Amino acid sequence: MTISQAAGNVCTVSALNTKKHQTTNSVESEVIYLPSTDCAIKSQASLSAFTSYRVGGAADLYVAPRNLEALQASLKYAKERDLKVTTLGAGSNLLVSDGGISGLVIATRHLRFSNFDPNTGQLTVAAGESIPSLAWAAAELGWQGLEWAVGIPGTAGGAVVMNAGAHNSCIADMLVSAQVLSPDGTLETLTPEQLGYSYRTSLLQGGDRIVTQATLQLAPGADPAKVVAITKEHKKHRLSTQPYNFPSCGSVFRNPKPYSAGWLIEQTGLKGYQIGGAQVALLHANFIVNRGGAKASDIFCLIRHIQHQVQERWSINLEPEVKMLGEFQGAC
Ligand SMILES: Cc1cc2nc3c(=O)[nH]c(=O)nc-3n(C[C@H](O)[C@H](O)[C@H](O)COP(=O)(O)OP(=O)(O)OC[C@H]3O[C@@H](n4cnc5c(N)ncnc54)[C@H](O)[C@@H]3O)c2cc1C
Ligand SMILES: NC(=O)C1=CN([C@@H]2O[C@H](COP(=O)(O)OP(=O)(O)OC[C@H]3O[C@@H](n4cnc5c(N)ncnc54)[C@H](OP(=O)(O)O)[C@@H]3O)[C@@H](O)[C@H]2O)C=CC1
Ligand SMILES: C=C(O[C@H]1[C@H](O)[C@@H](CO)O[C@H](OP(=O)(O)OP(=O)(O)OC[C@H]2O[C@@H](n3ccc(=O)[nH]c3=O)[C@H](O)[C@@H]2O)[C@@H]1NC(C)=O)C(=O)O
Repeated sequence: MTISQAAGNVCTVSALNTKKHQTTNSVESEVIYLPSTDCAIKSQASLSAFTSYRVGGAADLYVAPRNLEALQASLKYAKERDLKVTTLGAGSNLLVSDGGISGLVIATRHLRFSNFDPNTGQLTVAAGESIPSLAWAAAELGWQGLEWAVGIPGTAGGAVVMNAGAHNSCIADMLVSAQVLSPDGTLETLTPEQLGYSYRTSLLQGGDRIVTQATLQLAPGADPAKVVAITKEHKKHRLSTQPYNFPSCGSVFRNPKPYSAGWLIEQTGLKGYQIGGAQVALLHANFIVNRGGAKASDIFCLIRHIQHQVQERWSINLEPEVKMLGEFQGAC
């Protein structure tokens, strides 16, 4: 079964359709439907609710397709209107500017489907499935391999693009293949070699292909209690070393090996340093947390301040892991 066959909400509306919606401030906004589907294209859709930082402006246009056909229709809609497309997973590694994003934002989190195949030990998932939920589900089945992924609040698609990892494991280690959709509507199945993986990097980053599905090789047959216990240990370790009590994007910078960014930032004396509502976390200096009311520009300026200070002190350039979307020029 594929995501197309698995989608419960099959899009059925056959013609371009518009409806008037009353918004809370009594301004009428128009909802357009993606042609041949029942997927609403929202205009000026606030993205702060869709990013873990809880900051950022609106998408000019936003759509969240529930199946492959609707995703393909979204791309076609953008192509016909020459709109820039931005793909959004769970938004857990994103900093969206206060001015928002132009063009069409396509959210993949409603692409849902998962299949644990006991014959092969392979887990095939649609791009929108939650990585931590899969980690817990695999553990409860006694399937080893995803214990490390607990606590990473992203989607499968985002994990494939970012090469998400922790505890010396990462997606690239277990990826069998990823299905990707190109702007012209072509679907391809790619191997990890074709995706050019390295630490927190893949060839999909910064590109225009959308991950629709991934297959991971896991190892079934272990004692579920043991796999759950290891998964719980990883979660416990995270909660004691990383700040989960405030919105963040996880690690802001890649580790400039052999150093760790957190150590460098702490040694530069920046723990607790704050710009507006954005603060270098007290528990882990490679996390910037939104202490409440932060603007995207606060976070952006804090990122630039950290880079500048670490460069001055250590002559090391910290590369952001977080993806910045929208316009930040003149923010600081
Ligand atoms: C508390 C916390 C802890 C974290 N811990 C870790 C950790 O231990 N290890 C780790 O690696 N990361 C960690 N992260 C970062 C983040 O969760 C991962 O990078 C995650 O893989 C991002 O997935 P996402 O679905 O949220 O992607 P998003 O943040 O939505 O997007 C990330 C990038 O991928 C692109 N993208 C997303 N989905 C698709 C798709 N289907 N097709 C094409 N492009 C797509 C986006 O355009 C963007 O460029 C943490 C984040 C938080 C908030
Ligand atoms: N700081 C930030 O910016 C952000 C932090 N987060 C945090 O990230 C964390 C991710 O945690 P994580 O545990 O990986 O995933 P979640 O807590 O998100 O849980 C994911 C799924 O796994 C299930 N689950 C959770 N714990 C267990 C368990 N002990 N046994 C079996 N199933 C379980 C949940 O079931 P059920 O629903 O039944 O509990 C849920 O379906 C959460 O604490 C979340 O609050 C998330 C986004 C942003
Ligand atoms: C959270 C992320 O991934 C995390 C992942 O969860 C953890 C666990 O495996 O390992 C990496 O963190 P990390 O390298 O900071 O791991 P930690 O073990 O917390 O710290 C490394 C070293 O830095 C030191 N450290 C860390 C934070 C700090 O404020 N001060 C400090 O001195 C620690 O004492 C340790 O000696 C990933 N980060 C990167 C950039 O690779 C993410 O990518 O978003």
